[in-house]
Amino acid sequence: MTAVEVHSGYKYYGKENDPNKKIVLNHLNMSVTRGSIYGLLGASGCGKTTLLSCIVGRKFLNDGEISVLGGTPGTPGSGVPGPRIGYMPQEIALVEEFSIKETIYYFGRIYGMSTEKIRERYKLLKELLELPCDDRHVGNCSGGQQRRVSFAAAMVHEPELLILDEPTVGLDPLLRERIWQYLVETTSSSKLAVIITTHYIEEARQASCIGLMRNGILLAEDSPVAILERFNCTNLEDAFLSLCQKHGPSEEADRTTHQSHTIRSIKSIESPIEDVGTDIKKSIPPLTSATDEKSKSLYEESGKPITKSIKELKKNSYSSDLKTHDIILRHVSKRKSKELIKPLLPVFSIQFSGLLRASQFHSDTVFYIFVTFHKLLCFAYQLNKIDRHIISFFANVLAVEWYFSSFPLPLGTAATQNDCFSLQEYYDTFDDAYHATKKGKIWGFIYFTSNFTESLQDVRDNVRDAEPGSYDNQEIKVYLDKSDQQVTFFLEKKLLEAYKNFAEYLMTECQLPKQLANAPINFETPLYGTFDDEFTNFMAPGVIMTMVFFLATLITATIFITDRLEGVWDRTLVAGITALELLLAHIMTQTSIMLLQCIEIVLLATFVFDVQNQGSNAVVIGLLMLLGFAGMLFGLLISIFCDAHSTANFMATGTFYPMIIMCGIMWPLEGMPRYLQYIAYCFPFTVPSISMRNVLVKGWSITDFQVYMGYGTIIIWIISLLLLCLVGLKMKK
Ligand SMILES: Nc1ncnc2c1ncn2[C@@H]1O[C@H](COP(=O)(O)OP(=O)(O)OP(=O)(O)O)[C@@H](O)[C@H]1O
Repeated sequence: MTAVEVHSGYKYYGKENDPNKKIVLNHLNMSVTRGSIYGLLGASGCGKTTLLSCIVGRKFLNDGEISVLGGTPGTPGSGVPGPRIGYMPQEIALVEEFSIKETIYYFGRIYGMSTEKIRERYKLLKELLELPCDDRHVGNCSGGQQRRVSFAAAMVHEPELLILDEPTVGLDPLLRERIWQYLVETTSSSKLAVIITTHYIEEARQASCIGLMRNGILLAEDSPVAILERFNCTNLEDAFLSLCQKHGPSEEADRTTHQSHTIRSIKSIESPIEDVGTDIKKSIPPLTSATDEKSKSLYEESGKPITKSIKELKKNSYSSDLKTHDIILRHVSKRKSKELIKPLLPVFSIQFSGLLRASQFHSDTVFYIFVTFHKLLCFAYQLNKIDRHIISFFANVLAVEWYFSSFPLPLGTAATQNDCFSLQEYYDTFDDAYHATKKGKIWGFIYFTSNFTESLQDVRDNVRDAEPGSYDNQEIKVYLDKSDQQVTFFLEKKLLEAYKNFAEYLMTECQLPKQLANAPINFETPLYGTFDDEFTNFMAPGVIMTMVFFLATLITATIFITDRLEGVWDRTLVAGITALELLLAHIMTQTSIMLLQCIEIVLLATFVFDVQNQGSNAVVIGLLMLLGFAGMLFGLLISIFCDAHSTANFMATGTFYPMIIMCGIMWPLEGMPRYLQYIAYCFPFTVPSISMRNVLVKGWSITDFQVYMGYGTIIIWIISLLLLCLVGLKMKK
């Protein structure tokens, strides 16, 4: 009974009409019977993995037919992909963050096994494959150990067809032998069919049938004994070598001749020697692409095939393959942990800033928003460099705050500890203070001339008859480093307020109307907001929305790209989970995380950053959740079009900056040229930020136009992103 039957399988990569398209399966025929092991041998790049992908239903033939366990893979009711097959791909394709036990249980559950059955199988496989301890994370296992876990995951459910793509790479010979022994015993006592590819040609001697593959065709398909007899060889490597020599030297030969004499099993090649010309007989067979050039030059030197040397070259090539493989594994796992940490940085930073505020500092909240924002920028790149700036920024700001806290005006009763907004530092001379500002140690200084008080008194008492120079000397001179607009704006405001308090106090003491001290402009009670409104309240909606959107984007893009690159996505699909189920699982997990994040952000903003919400928390959380969902879809879109993390990062960062700069929190929309305003309004969090500000500051409800417009904008974005994802998925299919 046949388990797998391939009839005239034809598959290429590239466009149909492209003359340079890569033909990988070239009208290949193959037959695997139940209760047997089929060893698929061939040089690197000959099409083995592609053939296996077609068998498990992850890729489709362009022409020809495949039947697996009585059905066509990928068709409804065939059970393939699904639990009827066990698939161990060439790459490890396991979630590195899972422990070994979790990995086996994960696959067991996907295959619908009971916990008891999984436990039983896990025990058996653990002994057979000498797996490390249960709770060791896959990412912390060596390359060989990871392969064994991968092998166990493919066999846990006792499938009808087991497909193993190079399962024995990196394993010690004793363990390899045990695995083969297990496969031989299991296949002889059950209907299990095994297709196994290997670079160790000799180990395939234990297979029931061997298929020798080259350039997309099967040169031979028979039992190992029959192959050895036919070629009069003592080992399979020599048999393969002879067969390749007979078949031809290059891919081109295969391409041009396949219609006439390929796709036949060795049984149908009556006289293989006669089939090929003399010049082809002389030529050197490409065993692996890595050894090809070396083999050829060896041949050219001596004028005859040098089997022994080729074997040595092959050996070297395998060991270098292994090293490269291990390096790639290490690199991937190292990179992954970094990638996963990155999206969490803004959350850490916001919490860290909050903790600082709660524990040590009493500075104005605006500084913490700056710090968080700076850290958000760090997240994009160059963490260390910007961090240094933040530290110096902090030191300087606090220095100024201290200074102003003891600002030597008779603030009297108006001065309380809460009015402190600077660090105090005295300088003996004007030059010292000037240089400290020049060097960036302080944000500015206040200079009082030596006869300040006398001059002030002189001006007030004598008015027109005051001494020359008194008017100049009675001024409080402020020298500021205005390179940071926000800091100096804040300092100027506080300084003027301090003077106003002083002047009003003076007028009151002199029993004069307070108004005399003020400029004849009076700002009445604001309709919304307060006089003391901090920059935080303005920035908060935009900053929070940016974070929610891009956290969701980065997490989604990272997870999907990592899963795809590491083969976890493909492997899970082969196990019978559909792409839609995988997407839904991600959406459900991510939505729960987002809900927690949104609640955390609202709590932090309220209790740590003192952001007052005059409206409904539910409306705010609703807006944030929808925005997070849009971010998630944007991440999905990025992962569809980007094959690597680096390109995904470029794409995310490239979109992040225009959006954040133009959403109105840094550059007021009213200050933009008209055409830029229109563009800015189209961005996903410009209108929603305005909506959220209206809820927070004005207490407007969802029925207000300027609130539900925020919802409307996000919903339009969600629909558009969803459509783009569907189009992208269709294009990539
Ligand atoms: N998605 C793809 N697009 C274009 N070419 C591809 C793609 N996948 C594989 N190929 C090419 O098809 C050929 C066969 O690849 P395949 O992975 O099937 O070989 P293989 O025999 O499994 O090699 P190895 O033993 O090294 O894994 C190779 O030349 C490869 O470069």
